[in-house]
Amino acid sequence: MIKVVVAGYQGKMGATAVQMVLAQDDFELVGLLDPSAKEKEAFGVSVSTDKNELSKIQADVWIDFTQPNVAFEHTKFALENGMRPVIGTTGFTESQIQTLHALSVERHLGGLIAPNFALGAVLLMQFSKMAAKYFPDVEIIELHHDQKKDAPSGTAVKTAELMAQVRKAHHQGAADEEESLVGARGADFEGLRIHSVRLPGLVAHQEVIFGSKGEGLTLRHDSYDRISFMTGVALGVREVMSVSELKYGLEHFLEL
Ligand SMILES: NC(=O)C1=CN([C@@H]2O[C@H](COP(=O)(O)OP(=O)(O)OC[C@H]3O[C@@H](n4cnc5c(N)ncnc54)[C@H](OP(=O)(O)O)[C@@H]3O)[C@@H](O)[C@H]2O)C=CC1
Ligand SMILES: O=C(O)C1=N[C@H](C(=O)O)C[C@H](O)C1
Repeated sequence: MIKVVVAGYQGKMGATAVQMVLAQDDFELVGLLDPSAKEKEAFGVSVSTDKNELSKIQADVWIDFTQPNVAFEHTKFALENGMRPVIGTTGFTESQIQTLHALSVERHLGGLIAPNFALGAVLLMQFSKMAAKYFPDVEIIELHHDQKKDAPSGTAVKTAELMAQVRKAHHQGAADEEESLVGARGADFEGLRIHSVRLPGLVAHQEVIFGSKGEGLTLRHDSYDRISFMTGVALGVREVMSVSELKYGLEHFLEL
C-alpha cells in the first residue's frame, strides 16, 4: 500500500484528490492538511492544521494542491520528512525547482511537480513544442475559473518554457507597436505573448495559436471537470515510488 497525505484537502482539487486516493486499492489515506480545517478527523484519518504535525506520521507520498505561497515550503518539508512530493500547486520559480531537485537527489527520494496532470494538457504541451520548431510565431491564451490566484497559469508557463527550447526568442508583432491600454498585448515570455482569461463557469482551458505565412495552426485543450487531472495524479503517486529524484512535468512518466 502507498501511504498518502493530501495537503489542501478542503480545496477544489484537494477534495477531488482525496476521493481519488480512497478509490485506489493500492493507496491508503494517512493524513490531511488544511490550516482552516475545523474538524479533527475526516475520512477516518486525523486532520492537521499545521504541517509540522505531519512529521510524526509514516507516509510515502505528499500530494499538494494548496497555493503558490506555501508550495515550496511544503515540498521541502515533505522531502525532509521522507515523503515523496506529488505537487499540483503552481507558481514555482525555476530556482525553487532546482533547489528542490537537489534536495531530492540528496535524500534519494522521487518526486513530481506537474503544472498540469491532465493527459490531454501534457500532450498539448508536447505538440506545442513540436510545432514551435516550424512555427516560431505563437501566442498562448489560457482560460480559467475566476477563483484562480496565479496568472499566467503554470501550464502556460511550462508550455512557453518547452517551446523556448526549440524557438529563438524574438519580438512578435510590429516593431513599433504601442499599447493604448496597458496589458493589451499580454505577458511577454521571450517575445511570445501569454493572455490570461478569468471567467465564472470555466474550469481550465488553453489554446496555443501559431501563425506563419498564409497559414495558421491552433491547438486547444479543455478540462471540463477536475476529474480530468486524477489519472495523472494517480500515475504520479505510483511512479514517484520507483525513481530517486524530483521530476518537473508529468511527461517524464509517459512514453512519448
Ligand atoms: N497541476 C494540476 O493539474 C492542477 C493544479 N492546480 C493548482 O492547484 C492549486 C489549488 O487549486 P484549487 O484546488 O483550485 O484551489 P482552492 O483555493 O480551491 O484550494 C486550495 C486549498 O489549499 C488550502 N491551503 C491554503 N494554504 C494552505 C496551507 N498552508 N496548507 C494546507 N492547505 C492550504 C486552502 O485553504 P483556505 O481556503 O482555507 O485558504 C484551500 O482549501 C493551485 O495552485 C492551482 O493552480 C489546479 C488544478 C490542476
Ligand atoms: O488553477 C487551476 O484550476 C489550474 N491550475 C493549473 C495551472 O495553473 O496551469 C493547471 C490547470 O490549468 C488548472
